[in-house]
Amino acid sequence: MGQMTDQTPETGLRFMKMHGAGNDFVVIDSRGRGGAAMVTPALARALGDRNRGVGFDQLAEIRDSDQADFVLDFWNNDGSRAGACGNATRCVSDYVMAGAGKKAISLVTQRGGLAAVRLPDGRVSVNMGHPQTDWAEVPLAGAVDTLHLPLPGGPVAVGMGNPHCVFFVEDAEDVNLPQLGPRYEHDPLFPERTNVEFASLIGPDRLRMRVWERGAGITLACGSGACATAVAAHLRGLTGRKVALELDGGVLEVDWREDGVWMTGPVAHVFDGWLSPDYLAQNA
Ligand SMILES: N[C@H](CCC[C@H](N)C(=O)O)C(=O)O
Repeated sequence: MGQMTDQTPETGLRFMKMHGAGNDFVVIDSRGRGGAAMVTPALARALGDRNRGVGFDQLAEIRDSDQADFVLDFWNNDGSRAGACGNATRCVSDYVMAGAGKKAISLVTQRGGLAAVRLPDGRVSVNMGHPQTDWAEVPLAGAVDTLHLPLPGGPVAVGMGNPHCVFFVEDAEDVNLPQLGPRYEHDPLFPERTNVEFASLIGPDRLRMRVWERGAGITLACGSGACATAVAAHLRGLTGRKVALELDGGVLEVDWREDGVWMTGPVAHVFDGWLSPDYLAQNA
């Protein structure tokens, strides 16, 4: 399907529902408006409500770019902005590539320029850029060793354009995620809050990972979290640079190459819908 045209709050907005390994998104295509955005924090919060809105883990808005094929912005379902979202990047790249008849594409996020490619098997890979391992970049509240944070269990802090706190545990299935996730999301060590991952080694270069996302809670998969966990596992000497991660919603593959951290997985475009002018006016 091509680009969505005539998108205005006055005439109503078309949206797409997509998911990558069960990490689900509402996507609004705002191209053709000279780079102007239409999503507001109030609209993101309203749409993110699974009872009164559409429901999603993240909302992604596509905008025009003069440096790349498109700009992509991310919102969590609590209305906060996310600097990175690997799975939405893969899903949206697939849609833009299909519309443009391309197999490779460039985009700009808050993090900077990224690249994505479609593989012959239909999966999409994105280069999420270089990991951030300096405390100030993650960011953390002070100068601590990011490989062994001063928290119970000594987790690893890694930035992928958004903050991650990765715990290596004996068995990720045993972790009380609803309790520990919010506890570390709001730990004062992370001034911008953090995404929280629990991972265990289940085979050579194979990890089981469960995630609590900043601003979204438990999700079935988190692409940037898979990247951060693979980087942390390699830095801790647990794995090589190429790792498969089993998440609740499927398997993501991460390859930490010279040019950045590549993340590969499935994409799905489920349905399209339309937001009425009345709904948009009520939630502007
Ligand atoms: N699900 C996303 C990550 C969202 C991150 C967001 N929860 C935040 O950083 O606030 C992914 O595939 O990378």
